[in-house]
Amino acid sequence: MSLFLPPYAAEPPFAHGQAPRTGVLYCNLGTPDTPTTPDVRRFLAEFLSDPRVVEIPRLIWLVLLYGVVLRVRPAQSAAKYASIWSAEGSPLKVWTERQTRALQAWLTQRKHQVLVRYAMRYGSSSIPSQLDALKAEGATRVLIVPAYPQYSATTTASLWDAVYKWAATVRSIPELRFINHYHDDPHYIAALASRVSHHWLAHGRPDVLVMSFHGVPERTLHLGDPYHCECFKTARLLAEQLGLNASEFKVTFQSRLGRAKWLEPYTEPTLIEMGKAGVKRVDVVCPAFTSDCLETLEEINQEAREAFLHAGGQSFHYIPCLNDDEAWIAALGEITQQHLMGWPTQSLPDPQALAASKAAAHALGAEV
Ligand SMILES: C=CC1=C(C)c2cc3[nH]c(cc4nc(cc5[nH]c(cc1n2)c(C)c5CCC(=O)O)C(CCC(=O)O)=C4C)c(C)c3C=C
Ligand SMILES: [Fe+2]
Ligand SMILES: [Fe+2]
Repeated sequence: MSLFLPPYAAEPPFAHGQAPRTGVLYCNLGTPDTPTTPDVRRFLAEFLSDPRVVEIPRLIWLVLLYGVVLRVRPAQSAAKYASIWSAEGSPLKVWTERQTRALQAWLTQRKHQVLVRYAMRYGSSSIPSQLDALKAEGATRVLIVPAYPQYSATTTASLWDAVYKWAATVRSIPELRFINHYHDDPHYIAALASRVSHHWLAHGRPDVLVMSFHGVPERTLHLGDPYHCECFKTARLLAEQLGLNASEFKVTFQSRLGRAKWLEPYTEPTLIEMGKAGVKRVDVVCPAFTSDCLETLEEINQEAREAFLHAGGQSFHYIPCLNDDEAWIAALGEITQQHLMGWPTQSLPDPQALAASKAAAHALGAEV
């Protein structure tokens, strides 16, 4: 903060009589701009220096991050990104953009006058830039919708940090609302169940359905992070909806980083055990990810598949994430709509009528 200048950005002059506008900001993790080592390094540097993501003493971690991790990992991760990159770009970004457009259409169809945009916590389309853009479009209220169904301090709280940090620089702050989680929302569970049952209608059923959630360090569970419990609740509700008994599904945690203990059981070692134990077919679904991304398309559909088949398994089916599935867009719409309640998005005056009444008031010399 400057010692001489106030940290609050200048606002355009206040105008009387402006209709309140509502923004919906759908927030996801982020992704590198290109699958090249320099872009992946830039992305990982921002991501991994977030204290919400790596909770070890700052100085030790920064030395390790810049001295070791960012020298080795970017090239390895860039090769993995290149293997899943599409002609349109990073799958995570492509799906997030499509979900945003579809959510806008769903809400508009139900007569909500809202501006639906997306932002990424790390990398391009940053949260402050998108909040600035919404404000510039006239948003006086913003609902923040995370792309994460389960609350975790590593993801959800980090989004909130970025929003609060932005708000601390703004003079005229829009009204803000946050959705913490929707891990047990019936529409979200129904969308997951419909994704799985459609796969089974087309390809038959597996011996075991593996529900693989993104992992977090186990320590965070003991420190009170609800993520572990929310994953298990999602899994139980999904299994109930699919009519599975306890032997027909298994919850696992993937994407461990570093040497600390993370939530167990780990996905890949569990799949290897299953392959060795004679399980013939597994289907894997990743309910914590609403968009396909590196962690699902490469880690699960490539690496985990190979590990299971190598260990003796015969058939591995990866069930894609919710992406732009109609049932998911409807779920996202219902969840958003529920949290917009009390904001008059469906009863705003028609803009022409508003302009006419303003002109009439102006003619009378009144302030509206
Ligand atoms: C300490 C490290 C990490 C924690 C904790 C963590 C939690 C976490 N992450 C997601 C969702 C995603 N993570 C993705 C990539 C990714 N995650 C980590 C590390 C941690 N994640 C790294 C280093 C990476 C980068 C890729 C790599 O080098 O392996 C992604 C995919 C991004 C993409 O561009 O496709 C997602 C999505 C959740 C939900 C979560 C905790 C609940
Ligand atoms: Fe991650
Ligand atoms: Fe738990």
